[in-house]
Amino acid sequence: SSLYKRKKEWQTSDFDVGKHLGQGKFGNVYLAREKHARQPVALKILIKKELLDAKVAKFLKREVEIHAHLRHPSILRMYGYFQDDQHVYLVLECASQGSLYGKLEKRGRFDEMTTRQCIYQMANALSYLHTHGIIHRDIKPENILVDGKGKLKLADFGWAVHDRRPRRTTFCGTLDYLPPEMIENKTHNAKVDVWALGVLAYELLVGKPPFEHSEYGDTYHHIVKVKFTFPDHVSSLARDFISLALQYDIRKRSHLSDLVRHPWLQNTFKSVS
Ligand SMILES: Cc1cc(Cn2cc(-c3c(Cl)cnc4nc(-c5cn(C)nc5C)[nH]c34)cn2)no1
Repeated sequence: SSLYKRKKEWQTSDFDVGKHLGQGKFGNVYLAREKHARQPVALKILIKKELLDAKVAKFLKREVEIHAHLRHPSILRMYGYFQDDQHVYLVLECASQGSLYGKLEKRGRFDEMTTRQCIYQMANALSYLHTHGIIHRDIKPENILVDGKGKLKLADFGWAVHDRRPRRTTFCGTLDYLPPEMIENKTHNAKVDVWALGVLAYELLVGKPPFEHSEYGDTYHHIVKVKFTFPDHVSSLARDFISLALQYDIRKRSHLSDLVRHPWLQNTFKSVS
């Protein structure tokens, strides 16, 4: 039977747990096999005590509720979740080729065709999220996984929120993907994901994000001034696409629906080799 048709609540004895896949803030991810469906999954095991001590249990609850209902070919599937007294277990789709971050690190940078395929898939995933009133807010190569067929899967909805009203939330972690309105702590909306898509396109093509500097203050300054340059090898269509996403003024920043129709993204063939 498949993972979809199960009736009862899962428990740890339903899984054979295998190799360690990754380490995160509040736990680990393991390759596992669900005994009845015999299908490989990624089992994210989070430590309740750490979640409670860090007061992030409500974030996790929101992440799970948002993620469990999403169905899109470019969004990592969450098949379900369960808990025991020490842990919360998220049963996730396993992306057998690991993260886009790992692939980018190995290759240095991607050619334009590969980058266009990646951005096309992520633009569609974001379009789906925005249509459902969700902003992801944490698009970056570390949160994008690659399945066995080279298709991208957007993962980690830890920072996703329902985009009901303009939001003010402080962020910790790298600035590289944050738009001016978030680092200037102004209200923000779904256009933060458009900005991040522009940063992602740049990083895949160039091998590093457009505003990266060793000093936090320098990165901050370059983001709010939208100061970046393109290496010669970047095509004019790619420059046009990225410049439409990296607009300071959110009224001038393209809508996702316009970016998915941009000439740079037309007739891509949807898988990363
Ligand atoms: C806690 C915690 C850790 C992480 C980061 N993370 C995600 C994964 C992961 C998931 Cl959720 C799904 N499929 C994966 N496939 C891999 C993988 C495959 N190879 C060959 N190498 C890796 C790595 N990782 C997957 C692991 N860690 N988020 O929260």
